[in-house]
Amino acid sequence: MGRLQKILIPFLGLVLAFWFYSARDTFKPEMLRGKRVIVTGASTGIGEQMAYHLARMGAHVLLTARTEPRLQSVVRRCLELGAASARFISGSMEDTAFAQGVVREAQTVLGGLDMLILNHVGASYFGFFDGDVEHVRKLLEINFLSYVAMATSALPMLKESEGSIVVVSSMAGKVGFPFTVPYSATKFALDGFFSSLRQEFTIQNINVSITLCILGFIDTDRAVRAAAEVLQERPAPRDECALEILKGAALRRRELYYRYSSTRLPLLLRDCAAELLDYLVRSRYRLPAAPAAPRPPH
Ligand SMILES: NC(=O)C1=CN([C@@H]2O[C@H](COP(=O)(O)OP(=O)(O)OC[C@H]3O[C@@H](n4cnc5c(N)ncnc54)[C@H](OP(=O)(O)O)[C@@H]3O)[C@@H](O)[C@H]2O)C=CC1
Ligand SMILES: CC(C)CCC[C@@H](C)[C@H]1CC[C@H]2[C@@H]3C(=O)C=C4C[C@@H](O)CC[C@]4(C)[C@H]3CC[C@]12C
Repeated sequence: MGRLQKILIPFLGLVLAFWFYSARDTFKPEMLRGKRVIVTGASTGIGEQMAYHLARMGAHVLLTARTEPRLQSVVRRCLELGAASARFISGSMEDTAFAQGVVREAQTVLGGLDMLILNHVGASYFGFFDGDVEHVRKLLEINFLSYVAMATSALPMLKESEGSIVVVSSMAGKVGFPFTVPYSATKFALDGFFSSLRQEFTIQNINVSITLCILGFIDTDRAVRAAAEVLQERPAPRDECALEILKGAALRRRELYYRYSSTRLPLLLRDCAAELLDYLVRSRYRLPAAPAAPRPPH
């Protein structure tokens, strides 16, 4: 019996490992050919790179952000790269009516929607929490409520196409990081909303996938300008990051981690050694020496 167990258990382990890895399908760029995709925050950074990858794969892209001249040049480049079609609408995600209007535009000009990529973020500061509650409220509107509004308006079209919602989040939406208090709150909120919604979709047999993307430090202009001096962490390339998001979305993954070594691996500590993880996070920061405590009088 003992010997049988010694052979049987590793054998079962191998069978399970083989099944797990072989069952994971592989990405092919054709999966996104002809798909109708909205990308928010597409004027710069990761959103811009996702637009270019989608264009190369032959998708129809509808791009949005506030800065019209930037969007015009991204659309032009998408058409050069082979997009089936490329358009933009400019406006601010502070305005829920605008967010819903972007989704309506997909219905009008594309006749439906296969993928909604929610990626934009409002500007915030990288520093100690400054006590500005209005800023937290505004950031929740831009980074969270507009995501909720867009996903809700897009749901009828996505149900029809059995499409996908992609939510771009961050390590700062899974663990507490210093210097990102308001931002982090908005990213944790996204996890709560979309992970609960995914559960309900499963119960109701709604075949719309939700992919939550957990990103580490990425080399976009704004992030590097804000944080490169303080962080002892090399930022990962935005174009590779954008492609990994699209692969995860096309494969209908529930969560996606980029890069693995600075996201998935540290997160393994979260439930069993939270204080150690907090310490490791703090150790990635070059912090100014804390001001010396006043000396007690002799
Ligand atoms: N870079 C990083 O290190 C990390 C990034 N992420 C996530 O990746 C995503 C993309 O980030 P990244 O590419 O670095 O960001 P960028 O700052 O480069 O891009 C942000 C985009 O959002 C748009 N935007 C900003 N404010 C508004 C607004 N009020 N209404 C509508 N659009 C707005 C910007 O365009 P415009 O100003 O023209 O409106 C821009 O297109 C975000 O969700 C971010 O949280 C996650 C982890 C790390
Ligand atoms: C456990 C560690 C090894 C992982 C370290 C990863 C750290 C360095 C990563 C994880 C999340 C990242 C922040 C983020 O999500 C988005 C932004 C917004 C941008 O405008 C300014 C930069 C900022 C604050 C990123 C800074 C770098 C962070 C803290």
